[in-house]
Amino acid sequence: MSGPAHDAVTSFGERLEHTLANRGHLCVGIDPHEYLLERWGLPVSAVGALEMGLRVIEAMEGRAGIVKPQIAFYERFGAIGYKVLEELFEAARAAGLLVIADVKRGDVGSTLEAYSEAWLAPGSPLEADAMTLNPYQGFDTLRHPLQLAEQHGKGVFILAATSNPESASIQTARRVRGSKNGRSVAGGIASRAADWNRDHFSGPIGSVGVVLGATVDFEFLGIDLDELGKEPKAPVLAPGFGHQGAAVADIHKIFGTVASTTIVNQSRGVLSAGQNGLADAIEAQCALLNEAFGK
Ligand SMILES: O=c1ccn([C@@H]2O[C@H](COP(=O)(O)O)[C@@H](O)[C@H]2O)c(=O)[nH]1
Repeated sequence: MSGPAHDAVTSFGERLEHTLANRGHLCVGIDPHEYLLERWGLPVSAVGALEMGLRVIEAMEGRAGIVKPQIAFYERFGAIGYKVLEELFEAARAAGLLVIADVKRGDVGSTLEAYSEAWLAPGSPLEADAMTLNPYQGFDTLRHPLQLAEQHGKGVFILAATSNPESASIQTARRVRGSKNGRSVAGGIASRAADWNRDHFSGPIGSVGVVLGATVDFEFLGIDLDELGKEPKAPVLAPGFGHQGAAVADIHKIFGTVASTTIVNQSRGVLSAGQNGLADAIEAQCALLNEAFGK
């Protein structure tokens, strides 16, 4: 037997590198909260949530290249919610956007396998470019989605130090066993992601990312940004800007060595501008980021 196990694919890290360089660091979150649908004059229904998503994709044209639909806001409408998500993903793909499905899935490995097939397998009705994963049943439960990502040029973002204030009670706990003994739970997870990138990817950016909230004190949470910043660098999905209080202009101060691979998420911060103000709100965030990166 000879030859590669699968055809060479462009990795998510490579695609992300291209997007960051050409379309910037902004990721627009599609979070159709009830009050936002009302403010936008849309029905509080799957149709309203679809309409908001399509308007966001339209407003991103020529401005931003990464979109993060928050699946919870579609799931609450049941089957029709999933149907409109499929439509939304198709529209995002047609617009050339990288789609991060914010699903935060985690389970025993054999079940997580099925979840990851739903969001990452080519040809799946809900195929995205990347998905968010919850590692709190053990990092090794993530093996299948990580392998799937590598095989099909997909990405994953693993919750490490999340933006919500309640996170510290669990994520600062110290590990007493294993190779990351003595590290915080959050730090151990981030470190495993860095190891995975080093062992499985080459080039400037890996395909295994971490979620690090922009509101977080990384030293307190035990996150070693320099470890994540070694090539192949870990992509960082960073919620916490805008509505949750962090300022986009502080990206370098907050993320240091990984600022260059940080995806800056803004959901309510831009959606609250309403349908008519959305494009300007996105533009304003892009301008702040361009200034921060000296572009
Ligand atoms: O640690 C985390 C992980 C994910 N999120 C998600 O990001 C957006 C943030 O929305 P804003 O309106 O910009 O606050 C939302 O979908 C969260 O579920 C997070 O906030 N923190």
